[in-house]
Amino acid sequence: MSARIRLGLVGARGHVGSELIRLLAGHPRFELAFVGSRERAGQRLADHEPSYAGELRYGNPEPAAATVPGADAVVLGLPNGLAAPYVQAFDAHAPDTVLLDLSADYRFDPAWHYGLPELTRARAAGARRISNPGCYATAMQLAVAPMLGRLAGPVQCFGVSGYSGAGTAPSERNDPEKLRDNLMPYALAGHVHEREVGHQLGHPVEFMPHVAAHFRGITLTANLHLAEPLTLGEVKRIYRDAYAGEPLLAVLDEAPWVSRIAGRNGAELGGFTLSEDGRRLVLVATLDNLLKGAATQALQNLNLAFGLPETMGIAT
Ligand SMILES: NC(=O)C1=CN([C@@H]2O[C@H](COP(=O)(O)OP(=O)(O)OC[C@H]3O[C@@H](n4cnc5c(N)ncnc54)[C@H](OP(=O)(O)O)[C@@H]3O)[C@@H](O)[C@H]2O)C=CC1
Ligand SMILES: CC(=O)N[C@@H](CCC(=O)OP(=O)(O)O)C(=O)O
Repeated sequence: MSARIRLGLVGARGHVGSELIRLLAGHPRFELAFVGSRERAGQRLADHEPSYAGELRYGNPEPAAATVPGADAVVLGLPNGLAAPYVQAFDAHAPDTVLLDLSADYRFDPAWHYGLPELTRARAAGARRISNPGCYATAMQLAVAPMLGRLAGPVQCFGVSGYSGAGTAPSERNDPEKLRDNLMPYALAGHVHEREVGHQLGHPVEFMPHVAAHFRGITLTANLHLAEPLTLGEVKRIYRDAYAGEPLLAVLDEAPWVSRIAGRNGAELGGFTLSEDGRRLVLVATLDNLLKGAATQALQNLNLAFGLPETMGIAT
């Protein structure tokens, strides 16, 4: 049997950390080396994560200490703005350890590999510092990328996220009471994902995020102005060709529903609609923010970093 690859997880109490632990439990090659949580330090991981069978306990690894347990890879699942001390510690004491950051902190750093495998896997080889794209940013890029070179002006994206997207720290955006019978707009211009997508695609997007009362899953409706008119048949062929053979991406005729993607590893694109003059295209993308928008994508990137098949341990 091949050697196990040891993985540490900082921020293991979070929604995404929890999903990653569940995915790793079914992975043939990775095993957990350590899990970090301040709130649960000392408690048994198995008491919180039913997918995990073992004796590991949560620790509270400070940045320098996180480099000591000899993990082959470490995932940072902390809120935005907290990764830098860990990155500095690994650069100084364990430069060859694979570091994967789930936050937005390194998504604009050219020294880091931006890991959206369906669009960037050609550049993944040898990456030791991997920035994992965010949930809306993944949906927007998958929706827009096949049309690059055919666009006239910025793309508008209307996004609706389940409230797990707002993490576990209590806020208006993850308060089920405030979200009941409600749709909550926020950051209507200048959201970090707007800049992230514009930066990665080299084409501007205008993003209007909302959060809704469901727990998980994103609906992203994109409005694209086209430089030359297209027919519906041409549009569908462009998307089907772009994503042919992608095990985690489905191109559908009908508009995808978020209720059908929740809990699944992939993304769906569909509902292609053209204006009468063929110059304005609207389409819908859905994905589970905690999976293809975070943990599943992280596992694709980790598989690639260790030369494993990209979807090893991921149900397609
Ligand atoms: N939720 C989502 O849909 C998505 C999230 N992401 C990104 O992934 C990362 C994790 O998200 P998510 O799991 O939702 O976040 P959570 O808020 O659910 O979890 C954050 C984790 O970080 C720890 N933590 C919180 N504050 C601090 C702090 N000040 N210092 C050290 N540790 C802290 C928490 O554990 P403890 O307090 O016990 O230490 C917890 O384990 C974030 O950067 C987020 O932006 C990306 C895509 C989608
Ligand atoms: C509903 C909600 O609040 N969603 C989060 C997105 C979560 C996410 O994708 O995290 P990153 O910031 O790491 O990309 C937000 O808009 O900031």
